[in-house]
Amino acid sequence: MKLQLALDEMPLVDALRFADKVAEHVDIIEIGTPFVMDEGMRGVREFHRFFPDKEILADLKIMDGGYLEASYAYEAGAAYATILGVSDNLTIEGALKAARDFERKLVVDMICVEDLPSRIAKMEEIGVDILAVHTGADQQAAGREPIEDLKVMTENAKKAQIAVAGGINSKTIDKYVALKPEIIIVGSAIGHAEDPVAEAKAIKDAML
Ligand SMILES: O=C([C@H](O)CO)[C@H](O)[C@H](O)COP(=O)(O)O
Repeated sequence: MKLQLALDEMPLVDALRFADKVAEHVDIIEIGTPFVMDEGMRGVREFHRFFPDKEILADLKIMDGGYLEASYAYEAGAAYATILGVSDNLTIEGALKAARDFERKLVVDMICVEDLPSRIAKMEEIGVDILAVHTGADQQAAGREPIEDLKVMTENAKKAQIAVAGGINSKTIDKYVALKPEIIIVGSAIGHAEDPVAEAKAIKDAML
């Protein structure tokens, strides 16, 4: 089980310093969507350069132009790029072709997918690598969490690896670990913690 640290809100230099502090507890470093919007692929390139031993994920949340946009992430050194599960199947197939051409992985973010079981089946038919259950920041603010969607995902996914994100922290980690996803994604709980190293360690320890 891998811990993915989502870096969403910091400027590049602060993010590099922050990641350096918590890196020993983290397996995948995510260049989050707001970060990508702010810095573009420079964020991906710099993290790949400074953390050659970590896998980098570019959270592009692609919605169109699947091959071209996923290629940007892989060319910059990302091991993973994300695409939205609500995208057209042609867009997903294009991004997956880029993943195959670069020998990297594609993560489908299932945020706002209404019929999870049927979309999971379609994504697996297309052959995507990883399916991510995700309760977004705006949904979290309305009191939602991803645990029920994760149960649906674990009951329906047959081949794809499973990731989960959405406000997970050291107090809630155990119920997610119990469902055995391959990747647990944590952003604000570590990024906003008084002691980020202790929070990252507590979360990673719960996964061991
Ligand atoms: O993907 C994310 C969100 O949409 C902002 O871009 C976050 O990186 C992801 O949800 C993890 O962050 P937390 O929910 O704060 O743990």
